[in-house]
Parts: sequence; structure tokens; C-alpha cells
Amino acid sequence: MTAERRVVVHPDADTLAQAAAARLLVRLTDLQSTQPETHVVLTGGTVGIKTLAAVAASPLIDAVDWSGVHLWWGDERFLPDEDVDRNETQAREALVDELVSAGALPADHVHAMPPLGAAATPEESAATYAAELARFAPDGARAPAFDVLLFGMGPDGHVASLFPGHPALDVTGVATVGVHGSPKPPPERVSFTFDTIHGAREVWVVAAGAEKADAVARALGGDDVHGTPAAGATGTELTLWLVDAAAAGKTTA
Ligand SMILES: O=C(O)[C@H](O)[C@@H](O)[C@H](O)[C@H](O)COP(=O)(O)O
Repeated sequence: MTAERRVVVHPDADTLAQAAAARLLVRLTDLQSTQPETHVVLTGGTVGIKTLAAVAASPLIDAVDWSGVHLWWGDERFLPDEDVDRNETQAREALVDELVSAGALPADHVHAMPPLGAAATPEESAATYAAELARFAPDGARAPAFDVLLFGMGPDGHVASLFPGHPALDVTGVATVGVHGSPKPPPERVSFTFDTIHGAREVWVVAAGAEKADAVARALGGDDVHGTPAAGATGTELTLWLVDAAAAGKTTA
């Protein structure tokens, strides 16, 4: 169960990304005063990548000791390595490569999902990633208890690559799942399962634009995850919705 849910409304997508970036950097700095390692999950999508670009441009970037940070992905588009549509590629370009090449972030702290080529199928990529997650999991768990798990949300209410009505929503007992027939291109993907999401300490959902307003309202209103997967995006300590005014336009929660 989520200990707390908070909704923060920003005026527009750019402000939202700036604020999410500042919040992430401050959160990591705070965590580093009490724990040596932090685990952060990155997301694809417009606002997610905009947030990473804002991290890269922030004067607070050097407040974080990146040598203690591990980066993960909650989902990936199953495409060849370096494909411009991979979430990893976009995150590397926006932030990650700069941190690695500056020597701030160890290259082996960047835990990307295996691309097409390294894995033959989404299932194979998912299984390899599950093994990587297990290497960093506390005893008895399948994945780290992520300090911050970032998600974008689609207009249909999907998070990660968990789409309304898809069988992946009901997969339990494993950390990751291969996805076929995604309504958002490309059709083949790899995703965290809800089991993995629900082990995160904090889940932050970033969403901007009027086309997200219905899904935001349904998710905050507690819709069934089969209709609105984002309703199930909850952390054990905090579930934080960072939205812009347009995306918040239909919610009463
Ligand atoms: O692979 C992806 O596309 C994502 O990881 C996906 O879950 C994304 O975060 C949402 O679709 C929101 O994307 P937008 O912010 O671009 O709407």
C-alpha cells in the first residue's frame, strides 16, 4: 500500500520538467546523506526526456555524487542498440552520456534493457534484465527498492509498457515482461511488471497536456488498472503525481 499520495500541479510542461529535475536532484542529495547507493528508474516519453535534459542543464547537477547512483529503465522499446527511438538512446543523449564521459557516473551503473540483436525476443531481453535486477535486489526481493521510479503516462493511461487491456498487466511472480502488439509504436517492448513497480519506495508520474486529462482523472479516481494502468503506479512510501494545469484539468481527487 502507498503511504502517501501527493499531486503537484505546475503551469506548463516546461515548468513541470524543470521542477521535476530540481526535485530529483534534491531528493538524491538528501538520500546520499544517509545511504551510499541510490537506485533511480528513468522513463521514456516527452516529459520524461525533457526532465532529464533539465537535470543536465541544472546548476544542482554537481550536488549529486553520481558515483553512488544506479540508473535503470522501467520499460524499453525493443529496437536495435542506439536506435534513436530507444528510451535508452534518448536518455543517453539528454543526460546519461554526459555524466559517464565526465567520469561522474560509472558506466556499469547504467543498467539498460538489452536491445534487439543482443536479445532475439522481448522475452529474452526481459529475462536478462530480470537477472540484472536480481543482482542488486535485497534478500528475498526480485529488484531493488527503487528510491525514485519515474514514469510518463500515455493518453490511454499506460505507464511503462503496461497498456490497457494487455496481458502484461496480470503478469506476476517475475520482475519484467515482454510486450507484443503495443498500441504505441514500436509494437514490441520490454516492461517492469506491477510487482516490480510496487516494490519502489517512491513512484513519480509526470504528465502534461490536455490529452492526458481524462487518464489523470481516472488514475487519481482509483480506476481499475486494466482500464487505466497508471492507477496502479504506486510506491511503498510515496506516490507523487507531477502534472501541468492542462493534465490536471479534469481531476477532482
Ligand atoms: O516508451 C515509451 O514511450 C514510454 O516509456 C511510455 O510509457 C511513455 O512514458 C508514455 O507514453 C508517455 O509519453 P509522452 O510523455 O511522450 O506522452
